[in-house]
Amino acid sequence: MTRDDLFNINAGIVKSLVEAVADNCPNAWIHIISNPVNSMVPIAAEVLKKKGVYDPKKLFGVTTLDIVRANTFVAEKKGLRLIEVDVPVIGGHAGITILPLLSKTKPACEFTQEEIEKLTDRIQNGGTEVVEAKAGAGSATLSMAYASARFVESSLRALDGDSDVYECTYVQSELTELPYFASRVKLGKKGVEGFATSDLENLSPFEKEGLEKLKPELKASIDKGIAFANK
Ligand SMILES: NC(=O)C1=CN([C@@H]2O[C@H](COP(=O)(O)OP(=O)(O)OC[C@H]3O[C@@H](n4cnc5c(N)ncnc54)[C@H](O)[C@@H]3O)[C@@H](O)[C@H]2O)C=CC1
Ligand SMILES: O=C([O-])CC(=O)C(=O)O
Repeated sequence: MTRDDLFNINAGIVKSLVEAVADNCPNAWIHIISNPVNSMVPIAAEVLKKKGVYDPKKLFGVTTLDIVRANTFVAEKKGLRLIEVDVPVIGGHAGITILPLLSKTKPACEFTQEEIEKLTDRIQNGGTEVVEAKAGAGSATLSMAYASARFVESSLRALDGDSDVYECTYVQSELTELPYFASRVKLGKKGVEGFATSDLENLSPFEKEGLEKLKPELKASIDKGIAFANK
């Protein structure tokens, strides 16, 4: 089962849960982790718009697991301490829409083209690898729990006034022509306070190509979500 196969099951669940949030706690920060995240966030946004309570700064698709995977695989490959590694991952949360920016890895690392291609593929397909290995018994349960705990903790730190909270997340965005896009954002008391726009500058040719390739797929997932919410 792919993330898209889950659309029909999860779209209705997300819609009704977000309706309940809109009615009962309209100022809540909403973290959507259910797949396909690329479509579920647009569905949630449409529901919130209809209810007149949409605040794009407070609606997040949780893509943290892609960052966790990217950091882990790069640390393993380069013999680095995991805690020191930071790889931004942009786009969305499915297959080629997951675009790790290995050229922006901190600490700065040199990768061969073969390493870049293999690491990118592993990061893009890590979720599918686990889903297939579990053969119908669910997804990457523990790593998803870890990733969501990290994103929730970052959100709580931001709400608490910490001024140095940055996470990659799938949100309403003007960084590209797509209305929703995952990138590194600054979180503050009111939600998204800014975008790390420099992450999209000076991309490698491989990353630029990956960005152009992901756009039609991500756009189709966004349009599917919007159409579902408005039917
Ligand atoms: N964004 C991410 O990084 C990741 C997202 N996921 C997604 O997270 C979701 C959950 O994955 P798993 O825990 O592996 O699935 P699972 O099938 O093990 O658990 C789903 C749970 O949802 C409950 N549920 C079903 N209908 C419900 C409803 N109407 N209201 C409330 N709860 C309901 C079920 O009882 C079950 O406990 C899936 O959509 C999966 O694709 C999974 C891994 C990573
Ligand atoms: O691939 C899946 O369906 C589960 C998922 O989102 C992940 O592990 O990243």
